[in-house]
Amino acid sequence: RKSLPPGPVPIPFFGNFPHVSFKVDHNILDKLAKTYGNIYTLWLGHKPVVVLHGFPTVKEGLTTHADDVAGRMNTPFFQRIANGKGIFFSSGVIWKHERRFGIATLRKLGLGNKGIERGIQVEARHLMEFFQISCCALDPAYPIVLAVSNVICTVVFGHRFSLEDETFQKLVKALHFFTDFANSTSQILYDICPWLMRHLPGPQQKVFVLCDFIHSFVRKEIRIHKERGKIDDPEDFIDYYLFQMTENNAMYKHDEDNMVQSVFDLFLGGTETTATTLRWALLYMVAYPDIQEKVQQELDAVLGSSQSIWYEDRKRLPYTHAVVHEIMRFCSIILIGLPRETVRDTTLLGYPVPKVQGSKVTLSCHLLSYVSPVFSPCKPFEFDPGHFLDEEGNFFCREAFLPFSTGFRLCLGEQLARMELFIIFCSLLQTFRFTLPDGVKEADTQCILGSTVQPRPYRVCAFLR
Ligand code: HEM
Repeated sequence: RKSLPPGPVPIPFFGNFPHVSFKVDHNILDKLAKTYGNIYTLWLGHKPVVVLHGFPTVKEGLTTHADDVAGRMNTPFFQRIANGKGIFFSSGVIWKHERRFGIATLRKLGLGNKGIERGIQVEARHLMEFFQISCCALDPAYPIVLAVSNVICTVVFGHRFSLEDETFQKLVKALHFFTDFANSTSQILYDICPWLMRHLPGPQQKVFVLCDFIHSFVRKEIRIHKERGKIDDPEDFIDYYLFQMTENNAMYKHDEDNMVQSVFDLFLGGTETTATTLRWALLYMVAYPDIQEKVQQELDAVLGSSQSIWYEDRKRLPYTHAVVHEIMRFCSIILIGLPRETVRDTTLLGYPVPKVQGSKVTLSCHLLSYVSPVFSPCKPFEFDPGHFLDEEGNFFCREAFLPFSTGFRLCLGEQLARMELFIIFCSLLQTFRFTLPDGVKEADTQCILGSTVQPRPYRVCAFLR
């Protein structure tokens, strides 16, 4: 304990959970950083978690010894979900190979031949149809999440689902329940005393049933792919994976359990995150109508009435591109990154952080905190696309912009997410003018904390332009 960065004194069994009221939020993290500095230790039950606070600390902590901090915390909950397989919750050899395969396959499927972009355009069109039919006072949350989930379906299964398909709707709801459960008090209690929580009624029972449902949904799709036998001409993630499994001379054997979990992880990583960002995007557009109008003027001037929007268009749309970045920065949907784990003894900003070998209880991990990113000399707490524009109005990205994290475990779907956000956002704004419903005077931009930082449910009107 002596060697770790400072932090509040833990109490037996619960550690510092009472200090963070069993739920971490922006204010608590800020307060702790003010007291203990930008790197501090929190004991979550019997596990020390080293928290990196703010951009310079996160950057240095995750990149100076990037390899040392590339493990993933294996909590009882994660273990029950993934059993150390796939990409998200795995570490070591499995993680390296599954991640490498995932990145390579996404690249083959999309970038270059515009394959994934077409899938995104299709979903953008379905979403627009939805807005056109129910144009007034609608809550965009569910249609957006359906669109984004269908993008992942196209990538991994090679086809989309009708929005009325009940099994698809069940999949989307199951993923939503899962992400809601993560970072909830029930999940925290499960990780402290899994032996007890396993037998008690509560959301933890439901989450496991739903996870099993998602796994069997994926297994069914794999079975269909196998029966179709198109392995020599791969068209989607499962095709590529099945092809890889036939490579007998490979050092690492890809197997079906890892495939199921990797597909699960693509859904998990790619659904709630992108959907939540798009929900914030529409909310900010009604909250800042001047900015919405400026985006529309740029879209009209540059694209005219062009039907399809491509990711490449961002280069001709500096203001819109800056707005998309400002949305991501301002909503900061990832409050604390998915906890990492040190895979060997290391030092973080001068503090020795040990990997306690062989111990069942003590692991050194760290959380990221993106709160108060350094955006000097700008005003970080104001929504201003100017944060990403130079004096001539050209787009530029800032080093402190890290919504996808950094280091060896940075988001695997960054490229896909960027494409989705840009194409769907531009398509919607090109077609509709978004306003608050009659009688609502001000947009509510307060947030709800779950595993992502979400807007409160809201309604908008979408008028054809
Ligand atoms: C706005 C959208 C998104 C945001 C803000 C986001 C953010 C993140 C962050 C912060 C991490 C944790 C990295 C770390 O441990 O340091 C992560 C991991 C991950 N993301 Fe994303 N993500 C987004 C979209 C996506 C999409 C579309 C996919 C899938 C295609 C995806 C797949 C993953 C996966 C598989 C990981 C785990 C990587 C690993 O452990 O090696 N994400 N993401």
